[in-house]
Amino acid sequence: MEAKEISQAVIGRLPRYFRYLGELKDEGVERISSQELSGLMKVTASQIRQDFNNFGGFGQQGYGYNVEYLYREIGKILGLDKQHNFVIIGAGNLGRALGNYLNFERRGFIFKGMFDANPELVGKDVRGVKVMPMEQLESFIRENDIDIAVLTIPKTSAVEVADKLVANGIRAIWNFAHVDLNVPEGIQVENVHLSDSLMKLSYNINRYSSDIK
Ligand SMILES: NC(=O)c1ccc[n+]([C@@H]2O[C@H](COP(=O)([O-])OP(=O)(O)OC[C@H]3O[C@@H](n4cnc5c(N)ncnc54)[C@H](O)[C@@H]3O)[C@@H](O)[C@H]2O)c1
Repeated sequence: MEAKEISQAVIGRLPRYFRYLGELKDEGVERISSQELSGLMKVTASQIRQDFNNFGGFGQQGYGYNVEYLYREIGKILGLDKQHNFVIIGAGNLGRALGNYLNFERRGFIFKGMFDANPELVGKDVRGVKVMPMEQLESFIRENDIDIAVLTIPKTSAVEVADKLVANGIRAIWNFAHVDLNVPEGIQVENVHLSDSLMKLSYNINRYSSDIK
């Protein structure tokens, strides 16, 4: 259902609902009320109902939501019912760690290729995928139905590489390089800065210590 524009704040909360519902489904829970979900997730029941109402409410009737149905529908909204092929550019520490993370496949994200500018890394194996030289990037993307590129290279080359990716049909970039990418409309960029999360933690440590003084 895509009739109206859904706020990014709501979209940002969907993966967490999806995760909790997946766990409930695996535990064999068939139905759950918004109050119970609220207790589990520490989100108010009204927030949950408001979020779900953006998508027509997911047919809550009688006692709560059907867990399996809700899990499947939220998965569809997140596009997880489709396969997304991705490549990783930059076979350093971070790129290899992401390539080695098996769970992405469970969600339909398929690790297809890895590229690096350092000739010494070419041919190295990361979970069955061989590192390829950058010269092969463009043809590989075009020939292997790649829609997501993961950028784990230094910021100095990220902009140039992103331009090349876009020119060859990449639809989305998961950007770990510490630089803002300027991409045409219609290309999705998700910036990830692990240190932002750590700084939030640091803020909260400070706030908590000043509260108990
Ligand atoms: N956003 C985050 O949360 C986060 C966290 C850690 C690291 N980083 C950033 O991600 C990048 C990778 O980190 P790392 O620890 O894996 O570094 P790393 O040095 O281990 O790996 C970087 C790799 O990129 C390759 N590379 C450099 N320029 C390239 C180019 N133009 N094309 C293709 N490959 C190229 C290098 O050969 C190297 O193998 C760094 O720039 C770092 O600042 C971001």
